[in-house]
Amino acid sequence: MFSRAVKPVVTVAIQNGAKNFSTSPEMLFKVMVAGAAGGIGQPLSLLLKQNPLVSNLALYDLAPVTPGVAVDLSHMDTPAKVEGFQGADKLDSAVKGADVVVIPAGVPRKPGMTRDDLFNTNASIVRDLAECVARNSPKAIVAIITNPVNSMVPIASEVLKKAGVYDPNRVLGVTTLDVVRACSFIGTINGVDPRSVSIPVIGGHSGVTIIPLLSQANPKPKISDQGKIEALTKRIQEAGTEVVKAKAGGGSATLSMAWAGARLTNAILRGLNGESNVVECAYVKSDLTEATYFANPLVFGKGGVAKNLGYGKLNAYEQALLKAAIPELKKNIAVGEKFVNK
Ligand SMILES: NC(=O)c1ccc[n+]([C@@H]2O[C@H](COP(=O)([O-])OP(=O)(O)OC[C@H]3O[C@@H](n4cnc5c(N)ncnc54)[C@H](O)[C@@H]3O)[C@@H](O)[C@H]2O)c1
Ligand SMILES: O=C(O)C[C@H](O)C(=O)O
Repeated sequence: MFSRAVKPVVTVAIQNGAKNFSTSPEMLFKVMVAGAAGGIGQPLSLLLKQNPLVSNLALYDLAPVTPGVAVDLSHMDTPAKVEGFQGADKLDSAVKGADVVVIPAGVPRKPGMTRDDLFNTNASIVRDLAECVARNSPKAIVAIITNPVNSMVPIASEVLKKAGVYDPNRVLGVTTLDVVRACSFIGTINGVDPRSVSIPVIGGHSGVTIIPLLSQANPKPKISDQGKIEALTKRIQEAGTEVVKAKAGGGSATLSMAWAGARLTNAILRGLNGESNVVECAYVKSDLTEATYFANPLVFGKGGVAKNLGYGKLNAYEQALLKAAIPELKKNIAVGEKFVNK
C-alpha cells in the first residue's frame, strides 16, 4: 500500500530567504480527517498539511464547502497531497489506505449544555465512521475528538469488536487539549515558556473525570497553598466550559483543539515511523482502574500504543479526584457500549 512504503521525505529549511530542500528516508502516511470542514477540522487540516510525515491528507465532511477546503489547502507549498471527499457516498474512498483517522465530526456544545448532551447526535456519527474504518482500513489508528469522548471511544471499540478487527492499541480518545491547557496555565503562573512544561492529565475528558496531576508537573506550579492547587485543578477541568461561555453560542474550542489534535497526530505518526520514545496522554482501553477506559501517558510505536505508562504516585488530593472520577467514567463507558450492543 502506498502509504506504508518508504519514500524520501522532503524537508524545507528557510535560510537567507531561500528554500533549501533536503531528503531523508522516512515513512510517509495517509491521514484522514472526518469532519474536516468544521471549526476544528479546518485548522487541524492546516496544521497536518505542514507535517512532513504526512504524504496524503484525505478531508472528509458532509458540508458542501469540503472540496473547496481541500483545493484551498492544496495550494500550500508543502508536500502532503490533499484530496476532498464530500458526502456519505465518498466516505469509503476517503478512509481506504488511511494509516490514521482523526475524527472531529459532530456537533459542539452551546452554553448550558454538558458534553453528554451531545451523545444522541454524535453517537451514530462515530459509530458509522468506525464501521467504515472496519470495512476499509481496519489497521488504521483512530483518534476520536468528538464529544463526549468518554463514551465515543467505547462506541468505536464495540463497532470494531463486532467487525472482528478490534485492536485496543489503535483506538484513542483525544485528551491532549487538557494537557495543553494545563501547560499553558502553569506556564503563565510560573512565568515560563509553556512549551517547557510537562504534566500528565489522567482519567477522561469531561468535568470531574479530567484529573491534572499537578504534583507530577515539571516544573511544579509556583502555588503556595492547597486552595490555589484546587482552584487551578478546577480551572483545567472546566476550561472547555470557559471557552463555550466566551464564544457565547458560537461553539466550543476549535483552534486550541486543532493545535492539540495536531500534536497527538504527530505523536502517533512518529510512533508509526519507528521512534520509540514518543509519549502523550490519551484515553484508551485500560485495566489500571475499575474504569475500562482511562487516559494517562502512553508510549507510541509502530502499532499505535506500544506501552501504557500508568499514572505514578498520586497525593491524597489526587486520589480523591480519582475516586470521584471513576463512577462517572464507568457510567459514560456503559452508555457508549450499550448504544452499540442494544
Ligand atoms: N476532545 C476534545 O478535547 C474536544 C475539544 C473541542 C471540541 N470537541 C468536539 O469536537 C466536535 C466537533 O467540534 P467543532 O467545533 O469542530 O464542530 P463544527 O460543527 O464546527 O464541525 C463539525 C463538522 O462535522 C461535520 N459532520 C457532521 N456530521 C458528520 C458526519 N456524519 N460525517 C462527517 N462530518 C460530519 C459537520 O459538517 C462539520 O463540518 C464536537 O463534538 C466537540 O464537542 C472535542
Ligand atoms: O468543552 C467542550 O464542549 C469542547 C471540548 O471538550 C473542550 O474541552 O474544549
